[in-house]
Amino acid sequence: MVGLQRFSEEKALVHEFGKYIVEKQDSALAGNANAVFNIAISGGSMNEALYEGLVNDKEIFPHIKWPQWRIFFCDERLVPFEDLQSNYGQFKKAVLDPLVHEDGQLNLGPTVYTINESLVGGGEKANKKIAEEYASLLPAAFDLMLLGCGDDGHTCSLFPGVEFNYLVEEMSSKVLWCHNSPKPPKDRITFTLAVIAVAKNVCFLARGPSKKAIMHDVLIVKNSELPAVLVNEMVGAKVTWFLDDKAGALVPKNC
Ligand SMILES: O=C1O[C@H](COP(=O)(O)O)[C@@H](O)[C@H](O)[C@H]1O
Repeated sequence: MVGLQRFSEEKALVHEFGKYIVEKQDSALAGNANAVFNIAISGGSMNEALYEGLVNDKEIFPHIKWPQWRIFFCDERLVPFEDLQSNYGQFKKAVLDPLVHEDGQLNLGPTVYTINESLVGGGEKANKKIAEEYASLLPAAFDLMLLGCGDDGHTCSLFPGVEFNYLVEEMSSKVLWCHNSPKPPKDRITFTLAVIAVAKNVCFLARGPSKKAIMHDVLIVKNSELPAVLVNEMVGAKVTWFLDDKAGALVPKNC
């Protein structure tokens, strides 16, 4: 049974989201200055929530032990980092750049693992190499994975539909090249369900009215053709959903 946290106020949602992340950080680090917090983040709407919940929240910010964070991307678009479609580029702009001089002091930031940008645009062989190289960087299991859910039920770059079974059904490789994303750009890399299945904690974030219908399909209908539902089924009690009331309008509050 997945966990569900619903909020009518956006500020409350991002604050509790930040508290949840600090809790998972603290249990991973357990007060050990030499421990690391392996976290995988998604792109899109996640970036604003990370900025609001971690960097801009003055109650949460002091508790983040950034130098012990090891940040990876659950999926990445195969574009240069300067491209507005780059998940790393969006994260750098939304979180890393504001973090560096937060509170008027230089902050030692997290270690961020990106794809090998020099291979971008190199064609099929290069795209497969990007996926293989990224897979070789991953920890055995993430302490926390922060996932989004598209309005089609995709998560990471795992999309619904038989044409994406080569991604969704993969359970041996950790990272694959997605060559036919229905959401541009078409070329991406994505974690597979094999990585999500062994994560210690998984957290979905879905906000706004555009997610109303898909949240009903995922949390009420539980349509197993949707990758987000497969994550719920695979990871179960280790999954927590953060929803605002707009996204959860068709999901009973006591669900
Ligand atoms: O294309 C992508 O979409 C999903 C969902 O994004 P959202 O803005 O609807 O939350 C995102 O999680 C993924 O990282 C991204 O590549």
